[in-house]
Amino acid sequence: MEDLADYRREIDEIDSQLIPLFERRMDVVREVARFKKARNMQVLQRDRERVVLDKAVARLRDPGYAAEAERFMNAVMAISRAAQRRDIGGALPREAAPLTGKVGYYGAPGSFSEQALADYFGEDRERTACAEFEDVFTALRDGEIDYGVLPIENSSTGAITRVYDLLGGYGFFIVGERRLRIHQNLVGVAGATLDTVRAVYSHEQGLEQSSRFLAEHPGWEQAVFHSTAESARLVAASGDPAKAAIASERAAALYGLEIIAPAIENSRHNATRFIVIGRALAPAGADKVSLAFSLDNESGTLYNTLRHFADRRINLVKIESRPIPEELWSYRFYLDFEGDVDSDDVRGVLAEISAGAKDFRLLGAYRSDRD
Ligand SMILES: O=C(O)C(=O)C[C@]1(C(=O)O)C=C[C@@H](O)C=C1
Repeated sequence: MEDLADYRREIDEIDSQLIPLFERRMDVVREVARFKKARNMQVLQRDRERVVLDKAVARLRDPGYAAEAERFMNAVMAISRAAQRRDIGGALPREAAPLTGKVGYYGAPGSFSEQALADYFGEDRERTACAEFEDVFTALRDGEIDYGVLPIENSSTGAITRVYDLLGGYGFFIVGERRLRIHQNLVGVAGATLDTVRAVYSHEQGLEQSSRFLAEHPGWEQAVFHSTAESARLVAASGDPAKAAIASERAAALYGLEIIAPAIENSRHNATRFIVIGRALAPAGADKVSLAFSLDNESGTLYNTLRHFADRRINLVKIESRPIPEELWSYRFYLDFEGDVDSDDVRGVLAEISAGAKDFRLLGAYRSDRD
């Protein structure tokens, strides 16, 4: 067996080739930053990164190193992106102010998302309903809408995890948020009462947020439907006093339904936070930043990421973790924190996190909606 010193000499020799190559690569990466800055392009180029990873794996002599080669190139590209962000500085692609154009929202006319849209953009804004969460994302991708409005978290039931997963998957930005007090109501056709109702339709959020009221009526069938507004529409179309929906007052009025029981939500403080998504970052003036990343499943990686916020006295307001289905027991973290994306501290923290994490993405910078 060779001596440890011999192995280390060999590693030194390899590194003596690796580091000059790394330096050459970084020089080119910084040229690319100039190119991107001139064309207002995003730093992260997900498709290109996939190509780089595939090529790295294809070049291996021993395919047993595929996962390690991917991690190695992921780390290299994270370092490239951090350097490019430093170089590009404030030149992130931004929306023009004010936010004009057509807006898509989750649900149907009368949904809480439509209410949030009307609050944010005004009642007169041209809008289109999207039946499923993902429909908002695909409409934005296909240029059918300029912005989308969806719920992201409820004060009683927590994160709307599907929306987090879609945000992670599509490359869009959060450009704004709206918080709404949510009153759920049991609504039905004229003549429907607590005694005639046999089945209650709503989005699972509507049912969940009203679970205590529903528990008082154990004989009722609970049917999960697309959205609270779609449920109201269904009940109105049925004309059946045995069917009721859990929906907003706005939806009841729109579909000509009566309120059988008002404000049936479990918590007096029931509120939902909605996000406005767009294809580029919001105009300047944001005071809240959202980002996403994943980490190696090793001791201290989360601590080493979060400590940058404490070191810079930045207030972290929310953290959510979601499983990455392709990687067993791996998680993507979603963070919201207070700060101006153009400030030195926020730029610094973004550079520190993107250098240490995998799949780093700036999800948005926007004006927070405070109570
Ligand atoms: O190809 C680019 O756009 C680059 O900036 C280079 C590079 C890389 O390091 O290979 C860096 C960041 C991008 O997300 C993709 C690839």
